[in-house]
Amino acid sequence: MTVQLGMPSPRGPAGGGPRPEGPRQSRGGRPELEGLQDRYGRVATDLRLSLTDKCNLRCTYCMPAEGLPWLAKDAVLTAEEIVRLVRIGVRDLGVRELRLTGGEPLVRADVVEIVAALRAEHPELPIALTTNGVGLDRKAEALKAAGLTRLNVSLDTLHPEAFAELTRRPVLDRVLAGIEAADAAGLGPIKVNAVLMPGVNDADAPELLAWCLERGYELRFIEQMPLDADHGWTRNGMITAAEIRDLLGTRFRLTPDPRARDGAPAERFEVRALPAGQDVSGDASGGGGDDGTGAAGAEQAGPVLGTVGIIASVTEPFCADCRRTRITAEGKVMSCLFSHEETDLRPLLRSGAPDADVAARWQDAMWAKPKAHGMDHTGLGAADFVQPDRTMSAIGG
Ligand SMILES: Nc1nc2c(ncn2[C@@H]2O[C@H](COP(=O)(O)OP(=O)(O)OP(=O)(O)O)[C@@H](O)[C@H]2O)c(=O)[nH]1
Ligand SMILES: C[S@@+](CC[C@H](N)C(=O)[O-])C[C@H]1O[C@@H](n2cnc3c(N)ncnc32)[C@H](O)[C@@H]1O
Ligand code: SF4
Ligand code: SF4
Repeated sequence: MTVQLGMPSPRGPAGGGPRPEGPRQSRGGRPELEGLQDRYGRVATDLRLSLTDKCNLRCTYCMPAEGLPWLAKDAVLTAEEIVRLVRIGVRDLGVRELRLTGGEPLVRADVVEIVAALRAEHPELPIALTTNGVGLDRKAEALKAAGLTRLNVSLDTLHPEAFAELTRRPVLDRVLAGIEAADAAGLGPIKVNAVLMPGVNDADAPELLAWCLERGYELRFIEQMPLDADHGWTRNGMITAAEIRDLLGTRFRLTPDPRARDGAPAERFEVRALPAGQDVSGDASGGGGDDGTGAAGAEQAGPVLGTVGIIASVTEPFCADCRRTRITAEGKVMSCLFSHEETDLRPLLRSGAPDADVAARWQDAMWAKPKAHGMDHTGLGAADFVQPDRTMSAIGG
């Protein structure tokens, strides 16, 4: 059951703009805030905005085979509404980074126009897009010309049968063509996202890493989270970060990346080849002799080939440093991926309310952000964890 948060706020200054200086007043039980603060001292500066709930793939960990009932066309935010929300976020609320996601953002016909309009207003804003890569070969150059900064593409395996099993669509070639086109268009550094599913593509992990390293792409493995439509996720049935490090350790030596993590979901590792004779890829016994991340032996393992990231939302959560605020395709703020509360900004956007009211309601939503995993503690799969009604595709991953 989803709770709708947020009552219309008292009218702010007409036309929006920075909130006037003045005595700090309590508003609806929360203090007057600067930006998108929450009760736990975190400040959201990273906006993840969903362009659509629709998708042309049906990844088993995200969508059901039959798809979902899509939002009606007039329920989805228009390009103008999106541009206005980003304006409010950047100008008034401290947003410093934008990611366009979905659903599949490339299925939105005006995606290039949206990027161009955002870029025209925000010359310096990093604007990234996360895509499944289908159709990217035809859009990459236009996205670059419109001002997109960079791209993350999801690719779980290089094997056509496993790809078709995971995504329920036989379109691996199209995704590979999309990644190549994006790289050629200058949308790098390309990051590749992979979810490992036991018995389907987990054994492909070292091969996928080798493929990415050869091309200069940064691969990140994402622990599967309970955000699938089929509610098929189980804590014991998912591949953990530790298992991913072991899998990669059959072929590579991983050592912690010395660069600061800086609130990013991905923990990064530098990757080196194992010394000759230690490569046991395909052998589950593990080649590193440890958890695959030991610094010992790194110096004998040759030069750094690149980096790999592991996004361990389940077993090594990073909620304490969370800087993300999300807006769904129909204009609801979700303060956390696992929120049960949603704050609808669309009625304000469509009723002529000033920017300051929209900003205030967005702040209300973020003030109520749960501590972690939609609760007051971490624990995906814990007894008191309740999977949100929305799938990853409907939230905006
Ligand atoms: N639990 C959790 N997972 C997240 C969050 N943000 C991103 N992720 C996971 O990380 C995956 C990859 O996210 P991307 O869209 O590629 O972006 P990113 O890793 O945040 O961005 P960059 O590294 O800056 O490119 C998402 O699909 C989620 O599975 C978050 O706030 N909470
Ligand atoms: C929801 S998709 C949206 C963008 C685009 N359709 C794509 O697949 O890249 C964003 C990311 O969420 C990831 N994702 C989807 N469902 C997930 C789940 N249950 N657990 C972890 N990651 C998931 C996907 O692998 C993808 O990298
Ligand atoms: S992960 Fe992305 S590509 Fe796969 S079904 Fe979900 S939204 Fe679509
Ligand atoms: S689960 Fe929620 S609080 Fe934790 S990192 Fe993700 S969005 Fe942030």
